Amino acid sequence: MLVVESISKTFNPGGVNERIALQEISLHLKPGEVVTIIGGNGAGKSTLLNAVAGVVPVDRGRIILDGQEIHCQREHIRAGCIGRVFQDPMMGTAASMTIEENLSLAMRRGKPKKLRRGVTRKERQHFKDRLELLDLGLEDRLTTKVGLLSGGQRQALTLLMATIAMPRLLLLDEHTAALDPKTAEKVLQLSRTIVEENKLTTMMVTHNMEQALSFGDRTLMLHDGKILLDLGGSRRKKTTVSDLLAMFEKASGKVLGNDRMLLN
Ligand SMILES: Nc1ncnc2c1ncn2[C@@H]1O[C@H](COP(=O)(O)OP(=O)(O)OP(=O)(O)O)[C@@H](O)[C@H]1O
Repeated sequence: MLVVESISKTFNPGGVNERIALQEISLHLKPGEVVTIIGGNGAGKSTLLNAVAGVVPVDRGRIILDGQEIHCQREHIRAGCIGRVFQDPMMGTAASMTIEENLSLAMRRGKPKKLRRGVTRKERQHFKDRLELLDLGLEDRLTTKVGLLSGGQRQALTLLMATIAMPRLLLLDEHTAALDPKTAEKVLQLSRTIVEENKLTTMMVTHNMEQALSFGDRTLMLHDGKILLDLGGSRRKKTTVSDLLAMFEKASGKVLGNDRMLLN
């Protein structure tokens, strides 16, 4: 499904601000597999997702999605088959457009452009059905401008937009981190439902170690641009947050100090 083969990325190579973000990362995701990614600050989590999405070009290595090499494709081409939700609820939706216009754009992502504009009656019904899932009353506000929605409502809508055209891969980059705890839980639960119902192959970055162990099938821990731990199956089921911390310390030789991972 997704094959990441020895990818490396260094920002500002040779300069005073040189940062090695990814070092020879290799990863294989099966169809429908859901992987959570944790790691300390600057471990390379976002760069990994950005490399897969095409936001950051890799220096070396290959990224293959459903047998097709995508590492040389531009970001907007990859966006046709990769859905993405960012940490910032203001990204991913167009504030000046209505809910139905945003959903309509998301439906057409990656498809050949047609001359026809506007939303059909059939599409409108489909959007209503999908919005009901959110349980936020947005199904009755199709013509409301997205800029008028709350952060949580916008993030839930972004999640719907990222998945409405059934992407081949879904990337969630700390997508609940900027929300209040109650809304974060709701958006996380919704993510779980959408991912499970549609068997979406997913990579989710989180700072919350409990979330990392309970969401999906497998957990990767990144450190210094490398995969330090790859936990799945029964071993993962038995792992607690304190086990995870101990594993991190053993594998990295470091103690997690002042880090957001510890605050969750
Ligand atoms: N655009 C950029 N230019 C220069 N350096 C960058 C850039 N993006 C990331 N880096 C550096 O690459 C390394 C990995 O960063 P990345 O954002 O992937 O880490 P992260 O694990 O997502 O961290 P955090 O949890 O703090 O967001 C860090 O040293 C970071 O400073």
